[in-house]
Amino acid sequence: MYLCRMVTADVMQLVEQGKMLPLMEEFYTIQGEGYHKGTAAYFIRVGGCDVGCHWCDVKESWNAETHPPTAIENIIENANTYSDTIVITGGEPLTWDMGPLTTGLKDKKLQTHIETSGAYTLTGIWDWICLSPKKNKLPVPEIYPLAHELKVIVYNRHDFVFAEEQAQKVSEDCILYLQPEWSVREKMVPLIVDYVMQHPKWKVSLQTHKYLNIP
Ligand SMILES: C[S@@+](CC[C@H](N)C(=O)[O-])C[C@H]1O[C@@H](n2cnc3c(N)ncnc32)[C@H](O)[C@@H]1O
Ligand SMILES: Nc1nc2[nH]cc(C(=O)O)c2c(=O)[nH]1
Ligand code: SF4
Ligand SMILES: [Mg+2]
Repeated sequence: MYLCRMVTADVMQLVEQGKMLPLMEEFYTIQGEGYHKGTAAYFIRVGGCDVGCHWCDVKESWNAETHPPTAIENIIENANTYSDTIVITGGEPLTWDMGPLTTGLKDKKLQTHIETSGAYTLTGIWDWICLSPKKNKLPVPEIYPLAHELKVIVYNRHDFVFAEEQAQKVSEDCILYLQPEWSVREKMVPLIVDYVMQHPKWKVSLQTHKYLNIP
């Protein structure tokens, strides 16, 4: 495992500037969720998140100190060899300054997509923003009008109320998704199906990569 005591002051400064990022994993796969589902994309999973969703499917990402600070030049170079579409996820990518990474990806003419809770200031240059708001740490107000898709995770019935509140805040063009929380999908999918038929401004999003058994 990576050891935090090996991080020098220089590295910490580069991380603060967004020139190095705690990289958990990077992988080429098919975007499983939301508007771009079915599209091949290179995923960059950045460590660090303190939003604390109890059902989070990637809790190993939370502690940034367990993920090695990695130079963004290396991340960009790798990404460029795999795909034109790059998805930055985490963890919560907006924990960090996404400016340098996304500028580098745009210099290579790559499409930059983000998966975010919106809990922190929006940084970076984005072709696609997937906003997945969380009750325990709401998005910053500035991000709502910029979101291309709103993806609300449905864990219980109250999440339909939360979803409608959040939909009030995004732009008219923003595409609205309800996605079942994975562990309760058998219970929630029928409720989501009924809800979408009664409120057709919403669409269903499934974590299709989990059905396909791919990363
Ligand atoms: C792991 S999060 C990382 C990005 C960012 N922190 C966020 O929450 O948007 C990626 C996506 O997975 C969703 N997600 C996480 N755990 C889930 C679960 N158990 N079931 C369904 N979706 C989940 C999140 O809501 C988010 O849309
Ligand atoms: N295939 C695939 N699609 C995804 N869409 C969003 C993901 C994420 O964890 O952010 C994800 C993921 O982990 N895998
Ligand atoms: S905000 Fe995203 S990464 Fe953080 S705990 Fe929630 S789902 Fe997991
Ligand atoms: Mg995932």
